[in-house]
Amino acid sequence: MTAVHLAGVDAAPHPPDDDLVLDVRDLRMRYGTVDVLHGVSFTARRGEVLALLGPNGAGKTTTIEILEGFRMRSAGEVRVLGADPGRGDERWRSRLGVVLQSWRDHGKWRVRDLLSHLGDFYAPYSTDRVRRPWPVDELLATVGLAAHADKRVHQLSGGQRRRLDVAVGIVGRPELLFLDEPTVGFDPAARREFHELVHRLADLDSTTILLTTHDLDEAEKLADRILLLAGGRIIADGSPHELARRVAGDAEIRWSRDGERFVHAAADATGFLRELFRQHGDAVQELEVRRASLEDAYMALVYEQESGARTGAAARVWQTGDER
Ligand SMILES: Nc1ncnc2c1ncn2[C@@H]1O[C@H](COP(=O)(O)OP(=O)(O)OP(=O)(O)O)[C@@H](O)[C@H]1O
Repeated sequence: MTAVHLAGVDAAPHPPDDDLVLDVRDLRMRYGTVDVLHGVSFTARRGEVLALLGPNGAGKTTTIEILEGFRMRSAGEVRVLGADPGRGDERWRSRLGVVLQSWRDHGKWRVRDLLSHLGDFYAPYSTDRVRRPWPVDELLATVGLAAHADKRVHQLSGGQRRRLDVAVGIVGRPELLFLDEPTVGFDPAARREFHELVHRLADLDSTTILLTTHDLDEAEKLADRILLLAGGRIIADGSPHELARRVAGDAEIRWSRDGERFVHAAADATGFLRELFRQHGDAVQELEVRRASLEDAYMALVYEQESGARTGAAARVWQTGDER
């Protein structure tokens, strides 16, 4: 494979070690005789939000389960909060939060009691810097479940259930949070509140978050960095904006003039518009400028990887420098 490194990547300073929350190098996974991960490498720093994207069966859940310490890898170097997840102890585990795709136990528990009970496990791991667990009433309010605190878990709606999943994942105030398709079943208001919660955890508590989603709009809103997994490798690593810009550079410009509609693709949209207004001024109406979206980038990169896999051509790897 040919890796295309963008200018400045190699010159970027290496972050100090205690900022390096995830360090994954050449991770490989084989189920029986089938290789699923062929050498996955990436890092994440304190407070970063990463979205792991990729087609069904790409290996996202496998990767996350290895990082969580739930699945043993076949090969590769993996450090999670400084430890090998295959050998993580209880103290290490107390620093992680996990929200799985579905969680169907504890139906008879009342919401408040369950969170209080689970929170107790984290109390011995409280430190001066990170007070554990999260006080239950504060946590209930944070995830929008205060009005349902005394309900039994099986009485909750699907979306309320998912909020409880999130509360269970963060009750120990994790330094690293794994979210597997976190907003499936959320209504638009709950989704927006959840996005605010993710930003709050990352910005105020410096929580590092690795999430999987098939919702590209959500990935674009939440993630500092997108990791695109396809064909068992990370084929793109960069900010949503950077990936979209690199993959499909031209903007699409639409307008109407004297009742006629026009469409034009331009690499330099600003220059094109300046010229358009200079020539036609007030006659330009219904103007729209559409930039390539993350979805365009996703489709182009996955298509390129899949057609490369069919023809045996080398795939490109897009990797951008830290833009924050
Ligand atoms: N326990 C297992 N034994 C054998 N093969 C497995 C096992 N778990 C997953 N696989 C296979 O590994 C590949 C990656 O699966 P994984 O669940 O990690 O993908 P994913 O990217 O999370 O997919 P999705 O988007 O559909 O959730 C798939 O081909 C799957 O069939």
